[in-house]
Amino acid sequence: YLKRRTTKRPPLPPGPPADPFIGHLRIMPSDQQELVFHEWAKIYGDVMHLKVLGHDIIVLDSVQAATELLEKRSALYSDRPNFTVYTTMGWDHNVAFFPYGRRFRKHRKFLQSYLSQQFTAMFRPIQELNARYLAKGLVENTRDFKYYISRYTISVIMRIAYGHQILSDDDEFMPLVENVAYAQNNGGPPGGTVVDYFPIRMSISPLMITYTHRRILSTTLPFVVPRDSLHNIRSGMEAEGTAERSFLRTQMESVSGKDLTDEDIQDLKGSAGVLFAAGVDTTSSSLETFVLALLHHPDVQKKGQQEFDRVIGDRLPTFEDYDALPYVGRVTMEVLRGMNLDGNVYTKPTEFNPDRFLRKSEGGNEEPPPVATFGFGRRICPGRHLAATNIWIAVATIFATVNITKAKDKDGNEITPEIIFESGVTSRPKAFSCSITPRSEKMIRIVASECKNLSM
Ligand code: HEM
Repeated sequence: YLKRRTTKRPPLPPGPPADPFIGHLRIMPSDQQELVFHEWAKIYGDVMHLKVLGHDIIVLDSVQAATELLEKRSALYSDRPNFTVYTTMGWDHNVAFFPYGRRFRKHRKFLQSYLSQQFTAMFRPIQELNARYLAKGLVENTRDFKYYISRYTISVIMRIAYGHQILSDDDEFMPLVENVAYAQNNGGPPGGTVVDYFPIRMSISPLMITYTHRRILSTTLPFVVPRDSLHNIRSGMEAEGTAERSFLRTQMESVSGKDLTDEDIQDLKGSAGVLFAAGVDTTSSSLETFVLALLHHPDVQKKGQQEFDRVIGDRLPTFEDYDALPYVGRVTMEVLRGMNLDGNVYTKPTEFNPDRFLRKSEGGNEEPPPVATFGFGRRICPGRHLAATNIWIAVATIFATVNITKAKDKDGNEITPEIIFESGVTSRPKAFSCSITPRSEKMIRIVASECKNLSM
């Protein structure tokens, strides 16, 4: 007891000056949080301490610091804080928001086995099919490009998670994307919403959420297993093998014949729902970032197109072309840099330069592939293999099929979009416009012939 009394708590890391009692509440950024933290880190170091209403917050601003704590000491640092806004919306029965513990480990196990690198390779035909829908949509170009990107990412996830292929623009699940994306982009970054610092049961929290996030509360939640996929799966399970294998089907088979407890039902819904919530918006915002980067770096588009013309030319790309399209691989890596803006690791870190990863003998900087994009340690993104290949086939398809250029205003002047990102659990570029045209008559014919049996 005496020893404990006399042992001093080690000092907390430095941080900006705080107010009495409320700490850093007044200066806690709710917008562009990562940029503000990055500026503060230049003064206080890459491990910073903030305090808000009695809650200690440690901000890590370098891959090195994150690896030390979240990777090497992951047994200590794999918990989650309160996500009051998301809990109030009913999003809490899923692995992404579970505190570190029994249910977290249970859900991780389901997801890791289904989304392992080896298992993910089986989804390639689904990704290629939906990349063709993407090509067809972009070449026909009757809607905003963001619609086709969303349709692509939602279609891949709906099929892999629930065995449901989107075959029509009127598919009833399409509007879910907009709602989920709205909640994710506007629910505030973790710890950036004042209600995160109040206990969830305090009546003040829901009241404050209603005040600040009125529209979010009215969105439809994704944690409802799609009705027709449940029907398909059930009838498929009865008629042995007629329904396609999906994550949901695998989960349902694992509990078949058992009396389902409330926890079993929450597990089924939460683990299936998280694939949608974590897999759709992250991937489509990465692809929007890719389009934004092309508008600022037309040379990248030119190199990607030249590689396609040289290596393939007269058909659409597939995963068989993976090794033959190394530039597409480098562009995918560059799209996925994030915390990876560390100037000690990457030269000119805010520049979009896919050749930074090349060997010095090939004209590059030999910089390492991004490691922070998908998180660290026991919380590392279980969907990372699927995500990277989803982006790869979409990037290869876009290089092959269309030219992306700046949109023009009514006077014919080019509009250069600003590089600004929204703040939320996921972060997508602020809305921007661009012009998309087929690369050539020949490409229109290729897309028409390869996509002639597609329904949309
Ligand atoms: C470009 C696309 C993606 C990016 C950048 C991304 C990034 C991340 C990051 C940074 C985390 C948090 C890791 C941490 O807390 O340390 C995460 C968690 C997660 N991601 Fe992804 N992700 C992407 C796509 C996907 C896909 C396609 C899926 C599944 C279909 C997925 C499923 C999940 C899940 C379930 C979690 C929660 C893991 C946990 O808390 O233990 N993600 N992701």
